[in-house]
Amino acid sequence: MPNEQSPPVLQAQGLTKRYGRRTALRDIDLTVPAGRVIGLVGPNGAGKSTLLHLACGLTEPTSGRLDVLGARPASDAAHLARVGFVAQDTPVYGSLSVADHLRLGARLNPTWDQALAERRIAQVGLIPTQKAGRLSGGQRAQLALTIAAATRPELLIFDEPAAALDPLARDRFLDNLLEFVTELGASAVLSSHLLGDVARVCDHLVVLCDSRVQVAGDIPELLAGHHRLVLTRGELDRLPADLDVVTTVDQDGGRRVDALVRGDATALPPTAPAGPVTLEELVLAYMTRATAPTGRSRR
Ligand SMILES: Nc1ncnc2c1ncn2[C@@H]1O[C@H](COP(=O)(O)OP(=O)(O)OP(=O)(O)O)[C@@H](O)[C@H]1O
Repeated sequence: MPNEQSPPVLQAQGLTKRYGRRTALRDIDLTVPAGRVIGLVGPNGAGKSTLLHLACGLTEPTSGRLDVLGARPASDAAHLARVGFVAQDTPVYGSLSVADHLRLGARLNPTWDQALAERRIAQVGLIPTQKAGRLSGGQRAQLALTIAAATRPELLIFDEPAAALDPLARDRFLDNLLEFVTELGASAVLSSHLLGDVARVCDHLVVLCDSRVQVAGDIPELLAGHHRLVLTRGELDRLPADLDVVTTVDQDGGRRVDALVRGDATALPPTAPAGPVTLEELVLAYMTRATAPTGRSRR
């Protein structure tokens, strides 16, 4: 179980990854404490898979560093065993049966928990003799999740695990994911475009956009620290400097603006009606700001 002294699950300093001339991650500083279910969100090509692949040791930084659970990713066999990874397309061996996958897992992983694997396979209704190549997308995802969890990792990493699943299968998958995280006392990172899923299972958010982290933190604190205001242009211009205006949308033909701002609620102008911010509004605001350079302006 992680505690206050546990090292961060992810700690990046100046982390940069380039593929040839393309920069996937640019000078990222990030600290994610242990014991969280982290939602990694951002548009296509933002660098999410790249960050997850770096965290698993599947690729190396171009510069800067990334520590996972306090050490370099996949630095040795012991560290490898502390991290479980479920890739985007939940790959399985098509010609092997479900039971073969568990046998293989047992042979390859010193920390393998066969009882956990068999129990979960039964719970999700997978038939041990069935060939993995004949499983539906949802069943394949459940098998991949079971294998990752049965290694009893401290960190489970999922790259868009539920994207191809129907709403019911996705719901079940996310329930199982949370059960595993609780049972193992693990942390989890989950990249997803489905903000409803993130709101449902995650308690920490990282928004990646334009190869950079735009905002990161525990979701309750992030939501409490952002506000929607309806202001006149003059009021917008007079907002205290310590309020960060993330985005503005014109209302009433430009006479008023709907602004999403970050800062202490005590700094908000008393005249401006303020409202709470949803996770979706927060994510979209940071994505909008990152992709529209004028979004940073108060004008
Ligand atoms: N192996 C590679 N070779 C060259 N470029 C790559 C490679 N992998 C990723 N990229 C590029 O790096 C950038 C980030 O890609 P990445 O797959 O990390 O984004 P993503 O946020 O996971 O996207 P998506 O949501 O579409 O899965 C993109 O511009 C992509 O084209």
